[in-house]
Amino acid sequence: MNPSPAAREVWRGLRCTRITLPHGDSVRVSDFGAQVLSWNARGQERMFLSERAVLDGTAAIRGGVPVCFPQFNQRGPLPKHGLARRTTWDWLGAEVQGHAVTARWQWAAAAPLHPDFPHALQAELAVTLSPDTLQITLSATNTGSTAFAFTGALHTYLAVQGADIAALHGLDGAACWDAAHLFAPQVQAGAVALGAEVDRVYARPAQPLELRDAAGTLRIHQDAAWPETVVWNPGPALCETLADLQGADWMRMLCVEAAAINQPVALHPGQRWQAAQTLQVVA
Ligand SMILES: O=P(O)(O)OC[C@H]1O[C@@H](O)[C@H](O)[C@@H](O)[C@@H]1O
Repeated sequence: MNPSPAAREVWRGLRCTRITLPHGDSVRVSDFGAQVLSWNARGQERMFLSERAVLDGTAAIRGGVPVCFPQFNQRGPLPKHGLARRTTWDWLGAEVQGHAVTARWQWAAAAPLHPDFPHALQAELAVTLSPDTLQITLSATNTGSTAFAFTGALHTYLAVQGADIAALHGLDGAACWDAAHLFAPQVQAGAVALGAEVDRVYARPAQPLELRDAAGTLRIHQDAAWPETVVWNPGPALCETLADLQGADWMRMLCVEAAAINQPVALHPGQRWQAAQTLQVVA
């Protein structure tokens, strides 16, 4: 019998699952937030996780892939970025399919989930690791008796090496809203580089994006059911003010988020929604 590809572990006080593939790629996911904390591919860490991240369950974890759900940012009455990233999810187990291993988490919330969100839902996060590739799939089912709408995002903190040469390619000419500039409508000119604060919401691009930096090239794809892409980097000034980041961390990260924001996703009782973000090391 093969040993299980997914090991349960306690990492820095957090209950986690670690998947390691035979050739060495690995991923670590915390039950708290169902949050990917580490993805190692081709011998390199691909996720940024702040050394100052709060890991005791009293705050969202700064780094990896926070699940923002059922509200994106402050666009609604719930706490910023919703409740999922501060909830401990149930680990359901892991399965092997060919070269891929998938681990799953579930969050079953009875009504009322929150005074401002008096509904019941069941969310599932599936994390699939295969050579060079990490796929993260969020699904949500309305398990209550009233319809609701949600927004959300997979708030992926990609590790950046070589901030001076790093850039996100594939958005040139795309319209966006820039939250760092009073939500002014803008058109992206060229690649997104690191420097000043960036907090932009774009329509999902038809082609995958590419983060090119000193580590190589990472391809970023999102399903159409995530209709927007958010690109966030705090830049040096905002970074200085965030207690769970070090001053130079803005040079070590770029958030490329698969999101549903502008048109909240409506779910009638019994309805289910699902969407993935896929990251692939290509060079
Ligand atoms: O500090 P938080 O709550 O994790 O949010 C980080 C950032 O998340 C991004 O998704 C938002 O677009 C930014 O506006 C926000 O600042």
